[in-house]
Amino acid sequence: MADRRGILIILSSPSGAGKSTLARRLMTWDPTLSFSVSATTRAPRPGETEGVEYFFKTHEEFDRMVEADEMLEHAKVFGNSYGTPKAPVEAAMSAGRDTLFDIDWQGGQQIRNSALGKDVVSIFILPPSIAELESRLRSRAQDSDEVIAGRMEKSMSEISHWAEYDYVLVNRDLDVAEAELKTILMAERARRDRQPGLSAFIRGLDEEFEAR
Ligand SMILES: Nc1ncnc2c1ncn2[C@@H]1O[C@H](COP(=O)(O)OP(=O)(O)OP(=O)(O)O)[C@@H](O)[C@H]1O
Ligand SMILES: Nc1nc2c(ncn2[C@@H]2O[C@H](COP(=O)(O)O)[C@@H](O)[C@H]2O)c(=O)[nH]1
Repeated sequence: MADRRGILIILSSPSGAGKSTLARRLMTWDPTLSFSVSATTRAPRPGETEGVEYFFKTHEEFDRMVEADEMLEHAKVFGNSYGTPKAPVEAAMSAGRDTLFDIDWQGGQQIRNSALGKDVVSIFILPPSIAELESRLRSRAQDSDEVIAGRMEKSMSEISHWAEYDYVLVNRDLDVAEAELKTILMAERARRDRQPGLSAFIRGLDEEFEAR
């Protein structure tokens, strides 16, 4: 058991705003971060690998995980089931590793309201415009027109949850958004480490003072 708990960093946004892209950049910047690989009943997209982007499950397998209480949270998103397997998150937490989640607002709410809620830092990512959101979904070239239309239709209702988050940032320029995310993470880590780190440091100052 580590002497500090990991932070749960939740990224949510309407589909296509850039969560996965930003999450990948953060993981490259800090490989000690643990990425929470979700389970889903969605079919794999070309290039997606089992256990990397997702654990791809049948509906029966997914329901079994839910019934066995193996999910930290789960929700129906755009007609498919998505959920966060609990065990890897608990393992990362007790090892003191910070975990990054790319999940929707329903999952964000469930984790915030769980026993782990006090360790959550949540960040909502907005697109610069609705037109740009659609253009990103189209240029990603991973989903059919029908799927894109369904996601666009839900975009404003997803965005309506922005105020539930600790931070909100606009992903206009990727480098700027990445820098903002890093700043948030560094500040939150400094806050988390303040207590144990500072007490020991101040004890040292006290000993030095007494020895004078
Ligand atoms: N700042 C940006 N400027 C231009 N394109 C971007 C920017 N951020 C992300 N993109 C592009 O937009 C597309 C959607 O990004 P991404 O897949 O990361 O979105 P997402 O929020 O994870 O979507 P989903 O919720 O569907 O998983 C990708 O093709 C990505 O390269
Ligand atoms: N509540 C959860 N939402 C999740 C999880 N994993 C992903 N997601 C969200 O689903 C949509 C669609 O993702 P896509 O990969 O099909 O484009 C997106 O908003 C994800 O953030 C999860 O475990 N729980």
